[in-house]
Amino acid sequence: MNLTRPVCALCAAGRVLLLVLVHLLRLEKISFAYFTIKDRLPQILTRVIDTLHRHKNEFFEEHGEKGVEAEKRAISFLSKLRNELQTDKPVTPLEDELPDAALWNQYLDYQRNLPNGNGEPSWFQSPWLYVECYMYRRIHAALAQNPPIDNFDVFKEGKAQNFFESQEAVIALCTYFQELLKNIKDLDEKQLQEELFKLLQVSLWGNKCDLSFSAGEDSSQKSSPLQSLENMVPYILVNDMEKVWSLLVNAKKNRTERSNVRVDIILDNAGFELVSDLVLADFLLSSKLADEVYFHGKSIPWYVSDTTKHDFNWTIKQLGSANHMWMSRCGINWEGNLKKGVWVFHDHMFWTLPHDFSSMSEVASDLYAELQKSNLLLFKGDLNYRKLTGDRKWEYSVPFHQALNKFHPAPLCSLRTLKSDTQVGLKPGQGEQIQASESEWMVSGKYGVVQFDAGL
Ligand SMILES: O=P(O)(O)OC[C@@]1(O)O[C@H](CO)[C@@H](O)[C@@H]1O
Ligand SMILES: [Mn+2]
Repeated sequence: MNLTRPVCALCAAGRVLLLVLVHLLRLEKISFAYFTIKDRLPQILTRVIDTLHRHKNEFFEEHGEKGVEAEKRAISFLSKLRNELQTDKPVTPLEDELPDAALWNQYLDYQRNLPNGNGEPSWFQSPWLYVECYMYRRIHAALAQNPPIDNFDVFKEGKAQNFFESQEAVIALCTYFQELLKNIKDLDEKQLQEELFKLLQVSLWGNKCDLSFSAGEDSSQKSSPLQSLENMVPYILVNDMEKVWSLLVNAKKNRTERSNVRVDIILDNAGFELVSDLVLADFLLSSKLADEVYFHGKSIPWYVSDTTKHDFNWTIKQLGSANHMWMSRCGINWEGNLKKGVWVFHDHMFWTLPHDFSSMSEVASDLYAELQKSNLLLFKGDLNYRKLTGDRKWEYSVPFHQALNKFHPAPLCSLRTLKSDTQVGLKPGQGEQIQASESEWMVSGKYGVVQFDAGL
């Protein structure tokens, strides 16, 4: 099967019936998207409104009455949005003049004209991926249209809290890594491979810590992830780490003075996950498996915990000024990498559009061309996986390459914990077997994949 999924193609009364059916028939696949729209998204909107309320005094102190007026307008915009969502109103064109508005409105037209669509796009009738992205874009508009509070990131507090609550795990990881650096030059190939595999797994499991999945509730990494890696190996459903290793080793061997080995990390969540990605990136440089790492983040606040440029720089600063020797050593080195230009942060509006990646070459040819310069693209997280595979209800055994639908700027690997019901590239029967004993396996975050595609 190969169909995009409306959230739920039922009218209001039908939805009540569906609730009962979901319960009786355990239709998990319908329920996850449905409950996300019905429960999780309004919960996120309520938290956003509450955050603005709590910052009222701060807005007043910074901007006077103008700040308070802007806060009121943003809250009323967001309350209207929540009401539109909860009453399944049509998706409306964006009315702001931000640079991506025209692309969003074209995409709405495209949804309207889909031959097998459900008529006028609306919150419960349209594809889940689309309406969920649209909500975050409207949250952005609520602030961006209301100066002087237009630069306020409503998710910033939550991201910072997640970082601080993961402190113990961050210390454990930085300490482990700085110890490793002491003798990294003496490691043979086998040992280097082992260390790469460890840090890939830390980065993979770091993806459990996202805040949109938990609707903003605490989702930090409490203990050292390094301790439990071995026990978690059985939960990696597709494990292509060997392929990633071969690619990097070959690239290193074929490297010339003029051709640097470049790895790109398409980032996901700030907090512990971001630290795990930065450690992996440092390892790639320190082991000389790569010469440069490009990071791709979001240009607007997105899916609660996704990394913006501000989060990226803030995290590195926090580490650099930490009262812990190894943490601060990491932060200072990473700042140095950015200054030297061996680490580069990029953002692009395409990452916060509703389009899946197969349309990147058309919609954002500049970004596609940029990714083509890379030797390896590491895509972090669940949302990136949904966009890589077009968020379709594929058979589990459909090859990853096929699901990518001609998206092949460079060899790529997805590091993703399963938090939505799309999965490809499994062995025949593998998905069905887990499903039989664990109905929540695709949405619990307990399972993960390190899934590679070599390209053409
Ligand atoms: O991309 P991430 O951070 O791994 O996950 C994002 C996520 O929590 O948001 C959606 C749920 O609303 C799902 O796609 C996914 O589970
Ligand atoms: Mn995320």
